[in-house]
Amino acid sequence: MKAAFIGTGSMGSVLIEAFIQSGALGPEQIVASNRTAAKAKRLAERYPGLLVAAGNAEAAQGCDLVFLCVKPSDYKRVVDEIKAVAQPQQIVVSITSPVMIRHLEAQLPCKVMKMIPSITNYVLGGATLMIFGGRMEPEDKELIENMLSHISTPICVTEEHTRICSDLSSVGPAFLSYFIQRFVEAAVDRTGIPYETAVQLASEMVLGTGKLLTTGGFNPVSLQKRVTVPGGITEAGLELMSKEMDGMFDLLIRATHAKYDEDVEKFEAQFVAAKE
Ligand SMILES: NC(=O)C1=CN([C@@H]2O[C@H](COP(=O)(O)OP(=O)(O)OC[C@H]3O[C@@H](n4cnc5c(N)ncnc54)[C@H](OP(=O)(O)O)[C@@H]3O)[C@@H](O)[C@H]2O)C=CC1
Ligand SMILES: O=C(O)[C@@H]1CCC=N1
Repeated sequence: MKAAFIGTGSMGSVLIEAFIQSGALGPEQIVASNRTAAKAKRLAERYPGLLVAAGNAEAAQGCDLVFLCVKPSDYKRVVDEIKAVAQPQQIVVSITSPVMIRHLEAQLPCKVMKMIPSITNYVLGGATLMIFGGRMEPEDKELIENMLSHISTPICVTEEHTRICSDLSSVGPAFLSYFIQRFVEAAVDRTGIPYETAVQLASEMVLGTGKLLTTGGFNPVSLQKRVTVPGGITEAGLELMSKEMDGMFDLLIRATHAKYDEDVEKFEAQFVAAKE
């Protein structure tokens, strides 16, 4: 099997490295292309056998899987370039939420799906979202799920829920890191504890909490209950958070969805209106 990665920026390179590190793909199974070629060349230096193509069409040609790892605003150019070499048996995997499967299917003869990764895949953890298009056969879905299970827990979602699932899975690491940053800064400012100690404690806490919530038999509510001593310290903190953060997450989801709607509109104006 051969896989092309078009776009080797942040997520393209995370995926390539994770697939190689996990053994899902060998470097010799990968062809990469990137607008700034030096980025793809760095990967080839690090992973001998990985091929750098001169352009996107050269990368896609003859590959079983073609991962599109560019931003929505760059899709038009990439799709125009690979169209001439695209074949019905190829699986095109788009990693961005605002680009709809139906729009790619309208332009390419290939099987199409969306796969939304997460930075957590870099350490072979977290989830990947799978949204399959109508041309994907059961054996294609099995192949993808098997590949993704090397780097993550693959989870099937509907296209309608891609944004919210991506908020939780892919944007979540940034939100949670912001929470940790503010918690740590307050701890350092108020008590003088060394910054590094505070970060280490908070990070180990997140790792352990993740394990409790995934394999430890807890859910968010039961875990709070287990930690909270009635009338104790946790209860005092949770009461304050409940009051101060009331409505905050609803606003957060509204903000990410407003930006998403804007991106969908921009993409459709540029990509769809020009072609359909
Ligand atoms: N960052 C994350 O955690 C996640 C990101 N995503 C999605 O992934 C997509 C990419 O994000 P990210 O990797 O962070 O972005 P980056 O900007 O880091 O990477 C995009 C890459 O695409 C390359 N590129 C642009 N145009 C072309 C072209 N015509 N041909 C070849 N390569 C091209 C860029 O090249 P150049 O070097 O010239 O800039 C760049 O390396 C986004 O839509 C994002 O929403 C999804 C899940 C998680
Ligand atoms: O910030 C972004 O737009 C992307 C989407 C998922 C993670 N990062």
